Amino acid sequence: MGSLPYLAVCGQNIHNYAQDRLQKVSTTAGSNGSATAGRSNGTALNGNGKSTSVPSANGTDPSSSVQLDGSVATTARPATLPPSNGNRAAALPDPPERPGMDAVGDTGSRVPGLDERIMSGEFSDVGSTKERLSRPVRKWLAKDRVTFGRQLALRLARLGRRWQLIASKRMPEASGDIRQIAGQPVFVPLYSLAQTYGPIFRLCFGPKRFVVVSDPAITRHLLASHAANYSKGILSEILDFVMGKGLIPADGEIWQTRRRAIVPSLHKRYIASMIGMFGRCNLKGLSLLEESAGAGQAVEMENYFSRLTLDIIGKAVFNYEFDSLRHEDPVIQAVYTVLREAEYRSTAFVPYWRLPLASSLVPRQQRCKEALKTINTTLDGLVAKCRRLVDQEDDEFEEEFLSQEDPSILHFLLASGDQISSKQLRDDLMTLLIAGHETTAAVLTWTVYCLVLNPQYMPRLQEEVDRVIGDGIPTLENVKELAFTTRVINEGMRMYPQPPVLIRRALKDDVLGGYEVKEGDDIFISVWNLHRSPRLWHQPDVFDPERFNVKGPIPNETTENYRYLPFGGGRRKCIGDQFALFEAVVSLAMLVRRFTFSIGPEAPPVSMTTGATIHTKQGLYVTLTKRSTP
Ligand code: HEM
Repeated sequence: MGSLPYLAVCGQNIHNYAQDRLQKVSTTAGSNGSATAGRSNGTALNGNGKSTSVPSANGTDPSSSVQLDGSVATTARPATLPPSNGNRAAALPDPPERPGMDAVGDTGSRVPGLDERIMSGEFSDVGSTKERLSRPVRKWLAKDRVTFGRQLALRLARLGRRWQLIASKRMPEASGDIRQIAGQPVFVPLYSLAQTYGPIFRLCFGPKRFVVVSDPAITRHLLASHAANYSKGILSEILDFVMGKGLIPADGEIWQTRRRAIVPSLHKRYIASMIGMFGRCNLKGLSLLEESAGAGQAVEMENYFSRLTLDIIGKAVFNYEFDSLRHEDPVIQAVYTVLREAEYRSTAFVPYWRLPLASSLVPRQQRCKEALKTINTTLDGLVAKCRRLVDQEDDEFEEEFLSQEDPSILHFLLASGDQISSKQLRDDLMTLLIAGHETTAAVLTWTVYCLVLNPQYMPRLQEEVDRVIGDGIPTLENVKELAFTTRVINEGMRMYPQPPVLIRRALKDDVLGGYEVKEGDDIFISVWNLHRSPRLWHQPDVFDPERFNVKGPIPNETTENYRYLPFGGGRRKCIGDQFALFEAVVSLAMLVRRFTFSIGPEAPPVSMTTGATIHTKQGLYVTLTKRSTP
């Protein structure tokens, strides 16, 4: 769907294609006028109509003056709000720092500038260079009155056409100075570039070259039908220090063996028992939020969700009580140090940490080494404790094995007799911890942000939650009944996919969208572009949970033909998709049961910054108002 027009450009002159795309983009922009109008009259906060105001596909916040009713996105932090977290719920520990991460401005003055420059062709390398260079000579010869000169000009014109034809079969190429795209989340310029260069193009900045894919059919090829031809590439290199040969970075036989061992641990009984745990963790968090609401304090929701999901994943993976919602300790600090380092490495252009002695001489590398030591010691302790438990119990291991005392994934793996080294087990546990933590936190954060800006969906959401779960802790059956709540999360994941870009490397030569890729080529699949493509979605920048049929199946890459892939696709698809979706649905449901939310005029503007997932630049400060529920 939508891929055919994309693929049809393969043999077409890229200049024409770029022009064509530009026209289409501007037409689409025009047709979106009503949404823009809706935003500009400030209806989003009043709940009238389906207007929205989320950071747009080019990463700017087009409705910044409107999304927060003219005050938030454009207002600098007022003097009354301390520069740190003075307005945050007192009970919540400070959010972790994000050193060294790139940010995009909310008003985005830099970004439109970049858009214009991209469209002006500044970064372009299209058409034939030989043709371009020979053009003045040809023109000069054509003016010649002597037949010989004109014949030569004709020959050159014919040659020029051949050169152009050959050039048109080369993958479109965007090139330039790496500094042009530094300083903003990588998926932001990729969106603008895709508008110009199409669904597949090569991005060349300095020595770095990537193929950028924004097309459903090519994505299916990469993730599903030809997945064996592609590895995780740079991702394995970046994540090696923390995940080693864990499931996310691993490839080949190790990946296959570990996936086979771990997937069965997330069975139906396990998921059902986790839902109860999600509810209990949420109750703890909600009591803190009630304190803040009572005191009239705004709550930084990204920090809140990050801690909530850390508590949940700690229990789920190795039965560890982080209790990060209530307190700070060295293990929690260590987890965040390592997470931030992984994000920092994924966005840094120079891998200086590979230099000899970097881990001893560079302070942040020293901190990271220390943090890893703390985490490894904790994990070793948890593994030893769990082993003792397994040795003592005489439960028969069966397909849906679940210990009542410790229903964690670690327990399942040890009880299954899985013979692995302690290093591999640590890699697996760290991978699950990281994979399952900030992804879910980011989904919840951005979904709440979308709801704040689109309160017209709150009555339907709250009616469903009131009817299905009331004040209780949801069960698996309840969660399945929360169809609209699920669509709200589905739409939140469309607008803010986590991660926004998937990374692959070609293990052998292949043909993608009609163009050759060579062994070793690095590939970025821009999920952000797919989810926000005006070719694939009606009003892609509008938050509209009703775009997915509430009575239909839960949307995923298969039902949506690879234009929507919140959990990836093919053999490397997320193994925690069900876990995560239920966790997000339970958390959102329990939150909206108790509160309505808004963003006060004194809150800092909401804008994006990225590492592995999309973060807010200055937090998401939300004022919670307690509901008087039936
Ligand atoms: C809303 C939350 C989550 C989102 C949006 C998400 C998203 C994703 C995506 C897009 C991938 C595919 C990456 C790729 O193809 O390169 C992935 C892989 C993975 N996810 Fe998740 N995930 C979430 C939660 C979880 C949870 C809770 C767990 C564990 C309990 C988990 C474990 C994994 C693992 C182990 C992989 C690697 C699978 C493989 O390569 O075989 N994820 N996730």
